[in-house]
Amino acid sequence: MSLLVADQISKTYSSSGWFRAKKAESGVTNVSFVVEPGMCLGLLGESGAGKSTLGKIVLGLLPPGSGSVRFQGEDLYRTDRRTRKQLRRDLQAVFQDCYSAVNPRMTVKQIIGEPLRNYERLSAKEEKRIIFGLLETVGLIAGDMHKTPNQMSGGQLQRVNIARAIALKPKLIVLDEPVSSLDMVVQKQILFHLKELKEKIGLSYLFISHDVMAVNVLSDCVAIIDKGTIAETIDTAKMFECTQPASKKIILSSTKTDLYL
Ligand SMILES: Nc1ncnc2c1ncn2[C@@H]1O[C@H](COP(=O)(O)OP(=O)(O)OP(=O)(O)O)[C@@H](O)[C@H]1O
Repeated sequence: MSLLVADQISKTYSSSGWFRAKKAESGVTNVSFVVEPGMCLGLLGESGAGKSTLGKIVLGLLPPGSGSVRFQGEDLYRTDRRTRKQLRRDLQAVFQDCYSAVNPRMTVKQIIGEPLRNYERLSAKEEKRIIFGLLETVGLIAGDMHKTPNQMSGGQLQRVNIARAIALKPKLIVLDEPVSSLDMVVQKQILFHLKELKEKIGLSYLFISHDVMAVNVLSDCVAIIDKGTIAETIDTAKMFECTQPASKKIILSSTKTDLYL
C-alpha cells in the first residue's frame, strides 16, 4: 500500500479587490502524486508555484477545494478525529523558518519532548533518555538540552526541529524548504543528515524545494510544479533529461551550486 496518495487535489485562493472586482485566482489544480514507504518525493518549483499549498494540504492543515489525501489508507479529511490524531503522529513536518517553528521560551529538552508528552506516557527519566538519543541522532550534544532557541545557530535549531519531527518515529515527514534559510555549508550538512536518517530509520519524505541541487541530493523522484500543476514527474537520476518545456525552464532557472556535486 502506498504511504501517501494525493489524488486530483485542487485549491483555489480567490480575492476580491476594490468594488468587488475579482482579482486573478491562484492555487493548485488537479495535482496527483504518490509517496511510497521509504521514498523521498521532491516537489520542485519556482516561488508561487503552489508547493507550500500542497504541503499544508498533505499535513491536514488546509482542506483542499476538491480531491483527496489518503495517508496509510485513510482519507485525511474524511476520517474521524481520533483516527486523524493517530495519523498525525505518523505525519510530521519541518518548515523553513526554524525560529518561528519553536516557542522561544522553551528549552531544547522541552521542544523535543513536546510530541512525546502529547502521545506517550513516559517517566521523566525515560523521556530524558529518549531526548538524549534524539540529540545524538541529529548531531547535537547532551549539553544542548538546556539551551533556548536564541542560544543556537539556525543550523543547530533546525536539527532540534528535525529531532522533534522524528521523536515519535513517524512514517512521513513533510520538509518544506527545510534548509533554504541556512548558509550553504549547513544546508549541505543537514541534507546529507536527512538522507542518512531516511536510510537508517526508514523514513519517507515529501521534500518541498525551489533548489534543484537540494532536490537532487535527497529525492528519489521529483514532481516539477509549474503554476499550480505538475508539469512532469521523473526519477531524480533522470531529472536533467526532462522533456517538458516547463520542467526544463524550472530546472535551468532553479538555484545551482556545485557544492552538492
Ligand atoms: N492564504 C492565501 N491567500 C491567497 N493566496 C494565496 C494564499 N496562500 C498562497 N496563495 C497564493 O497561491 C499561490 C501558491 O502559493 P504557495 O505558497 O503554495 O507557493 P510556493 O510554491 O510554496 O511558493 P514559495 O516557494 O514562494 O513559498 C501563490 O500565487 C500565492 O500567492
